Amino acid sequence: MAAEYNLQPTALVGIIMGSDSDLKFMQDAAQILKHFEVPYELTVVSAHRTPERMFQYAKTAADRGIKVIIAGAGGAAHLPGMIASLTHLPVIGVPIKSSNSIDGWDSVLSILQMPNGVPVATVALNASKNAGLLATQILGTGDDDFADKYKAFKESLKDSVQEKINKLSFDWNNEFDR
Ligand SMILES: Nc1c(C(=O)O)ncn1[C@@H]1O[C@H](COP(=O)(O)O)[C@@H](O)[C@H]1O
Repeated sequence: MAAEYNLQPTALVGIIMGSDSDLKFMQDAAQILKHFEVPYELTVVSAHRTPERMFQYAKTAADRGIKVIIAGAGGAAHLPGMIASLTHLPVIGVPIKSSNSIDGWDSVLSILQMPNGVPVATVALNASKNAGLLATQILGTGDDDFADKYKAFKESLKDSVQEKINKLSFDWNNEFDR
């Protein structure tokens, strides 16, 4: 299957999406995983258009070494939930605001409102970077190297806010009448 579907034998995270048109939103997940040196694979799988491929992907992912699946889809976004129904691996869903969407609410609700027993960890609309971060955090529970890299990232967030505060061009405390 790996060669047929252009999958990566060493991948720990599988990033899948319903269409190649989702890539512009999903590439942030790949970029953040690359930043943390988390091996990943990236491919198109659609519950609607390629149901057999979806079934095979979900059923073989764990045996191939995948630990977390990030699934992005727009519109009637059934992909993340269907993948979650077929595997015991944690699935992170990324709702995509596709071109003919109802402001993105269609995909948000399709991914968020899963029935009891089949959770999908849903991030914000188009927020695939957060999906990559969450996948790294999950991997970090069993791997100190990933945990340390994520901790360093969190520190850098704090530092960047502090830097902005230091650069404020006026004194907020004296700017407004209280
Ligand atoms: N939601 C799904 C699924 C699925 O859930 O199986 N397969 C494709 N799609 C979504 O259809 C939108 C439009 O796709 P096209 O741009 O290919 O027409 C994409 O956002 C895709 O994720």
